[in-house]
Amino acid sequence: MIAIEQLGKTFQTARGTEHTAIRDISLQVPEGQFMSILGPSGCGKSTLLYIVGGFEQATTGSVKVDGRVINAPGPDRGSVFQEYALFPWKTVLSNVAYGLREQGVPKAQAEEKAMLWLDKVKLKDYAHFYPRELSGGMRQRAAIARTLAYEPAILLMDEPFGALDAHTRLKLQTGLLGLWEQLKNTVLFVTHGVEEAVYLSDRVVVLSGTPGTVREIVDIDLPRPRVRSELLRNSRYQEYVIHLESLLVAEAAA
Ligand SMILES: Nc1ncnc2c1ncn2[C@@H]1O[C@H](COP(=O)(O)OP(=O)(O)OP(=O)(O)O)[C@@H](O)[C@H]1O
Repeated sequence: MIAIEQLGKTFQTARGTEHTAIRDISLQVPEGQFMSILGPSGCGKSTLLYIVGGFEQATTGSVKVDGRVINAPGPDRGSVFQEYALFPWKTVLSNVAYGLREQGVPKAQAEEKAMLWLDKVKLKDYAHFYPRELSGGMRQRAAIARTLAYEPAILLMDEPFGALDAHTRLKLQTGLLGLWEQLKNTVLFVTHGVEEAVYLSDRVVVLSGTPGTVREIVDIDLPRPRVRSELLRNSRYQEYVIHLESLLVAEAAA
């Protein structure tokens, strides 16, 4: 369980001024929950995620994972960001094995497990390719496989599909959901996509303003496993999408 308590972050800017990115954010994310974070550009979504990842330090408040205060990255938290973050000089297989190797898994075993994950993200035939030889969607699948391969209890995703075309994005959303339904890790997923958030999540948090604060938390009470073609005909799904869109429109007008 992730407990975010009265979290605030004020940056010292390069101009010598202070900039408060988020203020007084409190959230509880139960184990195994898929939570998305929506909000206007600049409201602090990435900042929040980076603090949970241990890449940034909070100015006020705290983040606890199972009661332990987080202030550094750890193997319990895996991240996938928009930039695919693959090592260009390593093959896809070595990239995916990398996270495991970092945890002391011997090379042969790490590569065996990496192959299993490449199979799960349908990249087995590309194991010996370099990242530059893959499409954007394939690189992002490789990045997801690299993170999931060491089975982090918590998965932090910052607009992981933001740079992809609509068709690839839909395919990767479905793929991610399939993997998550097997792993059931706790996910914090930052997105600008309302439909993406509703399709994937158990709960959606809408942040508002600058500094970012919690505007509303919406529980997504839709059955799983989720089948997109069925959801599109589900009136509750439509209502969630309209409600969240209208919150974002109100934010944009504020
Ligand atoms: N290192 C930094 N130094 C100073 N200000 C920063 C720093 N990182 C982020 N900020 C500021 O904090 C605010 C929140 O940024 P953040 O990237 O968290 O927003 P976001 O909601 O993820 O935005 P977007 O949706 O556009 O990606 C912004 O005003 C940004 O300028």
